[in-house]
Amino acid sequence: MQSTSSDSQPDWATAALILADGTVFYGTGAGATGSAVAELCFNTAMTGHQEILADPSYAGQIVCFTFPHVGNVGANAEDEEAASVIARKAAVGMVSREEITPPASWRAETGFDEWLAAREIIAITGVDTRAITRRIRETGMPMASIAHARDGKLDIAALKAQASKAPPMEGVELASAVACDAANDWTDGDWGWSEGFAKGPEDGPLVVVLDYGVKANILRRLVSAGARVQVVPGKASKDDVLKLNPDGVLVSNGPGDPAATGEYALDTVRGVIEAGVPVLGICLGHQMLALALGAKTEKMVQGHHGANHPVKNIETGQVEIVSMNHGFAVDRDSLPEGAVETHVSLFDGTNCGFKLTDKPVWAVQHHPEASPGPQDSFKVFESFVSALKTG
Ligand SMILES: NC(=O)CC[C@H](N)C(=O)O
Repeated sequence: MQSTSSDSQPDWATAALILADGTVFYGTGAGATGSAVAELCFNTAMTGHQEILADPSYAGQIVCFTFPHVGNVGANAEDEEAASVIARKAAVGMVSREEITPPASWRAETGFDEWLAAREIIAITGVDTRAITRRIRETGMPMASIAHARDGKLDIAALKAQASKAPPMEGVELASAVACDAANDWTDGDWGWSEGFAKGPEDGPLVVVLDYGVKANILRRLVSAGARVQVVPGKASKDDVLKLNPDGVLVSNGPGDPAATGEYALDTVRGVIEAGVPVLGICLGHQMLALALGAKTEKMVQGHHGANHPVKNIETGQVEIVSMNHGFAVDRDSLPEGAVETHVSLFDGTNCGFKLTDKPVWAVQHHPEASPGPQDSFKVFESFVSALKTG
């Protein structure tokens, strides 16, 4: 049951999603109660919904899932994606077509509804997610308010006012709220069915990770590729990073506008590149490397959020099916001389990767660590770590 564009609240409704243009979707609440204002995007993944909502790159966003059944495998501690304990803030809201059912999976430790509540994610279910998705495809990702009240007392007028006044994502810095606040070592490797997480190597190249809200599976993949991993806050200075004597630096994913994050991060990123340390950037990290080299980023209309996006690897000619989560893109025409495009989205032709010809710098816009998603690009980590070993 759902209704749109209406001020009259049906008596069954315990939640509402209100777009900046005043459109109201009523539904049944789940997860946390209360209200929040954030950017609304859609994600097309059919599985891995816990990992998506736990990805700190979704801070400041409400995720509308196009797949109707969300949460029927429950939630478990091993599928957390926020690497930092203080980064337990990721997506602020969730929208789904069907109501959440009790969990039906041997891996479930809690129901999805309970997990959403524990993570302070406000959810609305029973909504026409196809109508929302079509609207985002036509007019872009709107700011929206989402509210859930068990007694159904929703102040629609106030929620409308909040949505219409909310500043857009452009210019918003969110990474510092989800990054770690002190350096820490990471030792977990890949997860296996019966073994759980593998343990990292005692020796091997040291990769220092500049944390803007890093996903745990990026760290696990580095460890499994043979690296020792130390995570430092994204606000670390160039000297803080270089004094650790890294063999490589990874610039992480993260939420918000890369240009706004770059205001404090670019000196460090530039300093590391200039010092000749091999660098890999992922998603926000890819955007930040581009900005550090003098290129530009721009806001996309609908962004890329899913687990089955085709990306062409220009160097091999192969198509990789990848996980995606970004609302900003690097303007390829602004990339400087010496930067070569390595990957391109086959959905809309946007830049999905580049490398430098004169320095050991690589960057990908997609998420080679998956979680959730296919593993076609896992080799990005092996190539990076083996370049450190031989470099
Ligand atoms: N996953 C990410 O790192 C997202 C990067 C950036 N916040 C964007 O939306 O484009």
